[in-house]
Amino acid sequence: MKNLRTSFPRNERDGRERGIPRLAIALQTAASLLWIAQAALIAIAIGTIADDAGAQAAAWPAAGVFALGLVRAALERAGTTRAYDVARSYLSALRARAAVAVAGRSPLDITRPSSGLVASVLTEQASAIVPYLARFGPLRFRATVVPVAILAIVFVFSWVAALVLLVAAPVIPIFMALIGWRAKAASETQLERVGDMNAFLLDRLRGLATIRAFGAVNRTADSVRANAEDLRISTMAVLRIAFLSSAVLELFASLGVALVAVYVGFHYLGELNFGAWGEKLTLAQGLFILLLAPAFFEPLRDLSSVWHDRAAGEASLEALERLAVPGPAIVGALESVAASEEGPLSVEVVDLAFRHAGTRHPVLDGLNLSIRAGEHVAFMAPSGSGKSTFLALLAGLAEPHAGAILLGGEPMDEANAARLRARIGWLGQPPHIFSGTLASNIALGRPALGRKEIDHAAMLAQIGPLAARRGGAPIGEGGAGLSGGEALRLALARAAAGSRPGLILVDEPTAHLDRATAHEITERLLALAQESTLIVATHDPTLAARVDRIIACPTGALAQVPA
Ligand SMILES: Nc1ncnc2c1ncn2[C@@H]1O[C@H](COP(=O)(O)OP(=O)(O)OP(=O)(O)O)[C@@H](O)[C@H]1O
Repeated sequence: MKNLRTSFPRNERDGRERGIPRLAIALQTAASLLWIAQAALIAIAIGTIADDAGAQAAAWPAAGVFALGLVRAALERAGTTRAYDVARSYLSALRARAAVAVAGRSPLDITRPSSGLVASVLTEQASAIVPYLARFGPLRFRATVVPVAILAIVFVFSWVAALVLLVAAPVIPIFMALIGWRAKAASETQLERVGDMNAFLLDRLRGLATIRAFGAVNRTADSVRANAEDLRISTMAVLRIAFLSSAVLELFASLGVALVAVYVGFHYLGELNFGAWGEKLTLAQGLFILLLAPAFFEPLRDLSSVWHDRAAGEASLEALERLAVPGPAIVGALESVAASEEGPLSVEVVDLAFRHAGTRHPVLDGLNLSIRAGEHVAFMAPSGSGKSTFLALLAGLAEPHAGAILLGGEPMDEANAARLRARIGWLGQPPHIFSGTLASNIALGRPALGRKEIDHAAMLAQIGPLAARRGGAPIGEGGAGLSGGEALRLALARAAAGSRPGLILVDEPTAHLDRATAHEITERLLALAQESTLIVATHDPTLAARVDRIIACPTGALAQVPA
């Protein structure tokens, strides 16, 4: 996780400005402005030919047009490449920040964003940000600078042509602002719907067996259909606005160019003998104005074509920024270190209090408790009394509201959490099995674990026969293809792999198992915990009878009861 740390700026405005590629803007604007010089040379070349000066006289302006074309292409290419580079690295930093914030959220925090939403925002929605930053920023600048430059030049030759452009131009930004405001709202709704749809689908796919078992397939299909229909409606709303904005801009741009052409045409016919500062426009001057008129509207039209990018991009940026807002976090969440010390850990709990986010009553209140290094204890208490919550607090998966936890005499705080957690073996309820092979589920990406360590852990947890039976066959998502007992053995192997844990925290390892399997898991667990401190939350008296001490936990406060 450490390598995901990023030097992303704290201030959002600074951050967004970093995402706008300034050099790219300058290069692309320069490329657009070069068209003015090219148009001038084209007009001069045609004017020269019309004046019967011969084709040779037009050779040097033609060569100039060609040379400028090459320079323009090079500037455009460099600007575009740079724009995408800057936008991509900005998105990477923002994505990393959001991923770090999400990864750091406490698993006990039920207000954290759903997995479907996170996946949707980090992948699908985030992909709208690069086109927005890379295209919209440069085009917006171009749309302010290039038309003004062209207007000033046209004004030098004809104030009427300049006036036509001046009147047509402001209508475009006004419409764009109106449409953009609607487009952003529509895009936000659409992205929200995409996230909801993903979260909904993921959740229902996970519970497919339950849905089938309870005959709720049709009802679920109806809900999926209703969700998809919502998404379709919001997508169509966004598209409607995008098409409308293009149509409006095309109309005004075409009208503007047509009016300039009409003026120049009638000026040559002698019908409109004004507007050229008392002179008559030459062929070259008229052509120059005619060539510049579409270029005057071009940046605005380009801007309108990415207007939809802006709406989607800003909405995605906001979604990603919301994801990056930190919430209730794991203690010392970002660090990932290898265990540097060995040996069992003592546990000291002093006046511990904890209340789940969004709830009124504390689950734990004023808990004091002492467990010797190497001691094996069982927590036995009614369901809902806070056993799992307590184990999570011991592992630093959430911050207590009051009191302290000391493992091996060291407080479980920001400074020590990562190091202490590296010495903890964790068997959750139920253990999470990832899709992949047995070996990859044991190693869990820990780089220090080689084939030998994995095989040794598999041997300790006695999953040899299982491994032989399955060979290299993959395990399905959520442990599909494994029995409950096999999944537990796999989780035991995970805890056994690598350096021996100083403290093993286990949540109801024998729940839902038949007696023989429960017995076998108990034996494996005790063998694994031989040189470790063991804390096991359980309702199983047979397992509890095998440990050194039982701690009873009445709801609301834990009371220590000697075995
Ligand atoms: N993430 C959470 N957010 C809010 N409340 C929670 C959360 N997790 C648990 N609770 C509540 O806290 C209380 C203690 O839950 P916990 O899972 O710690 O009990 P437990 O003793 O382990 O129960 P069981 O034996 O059934 O596993 C319960 O009332 C539960 O509803």
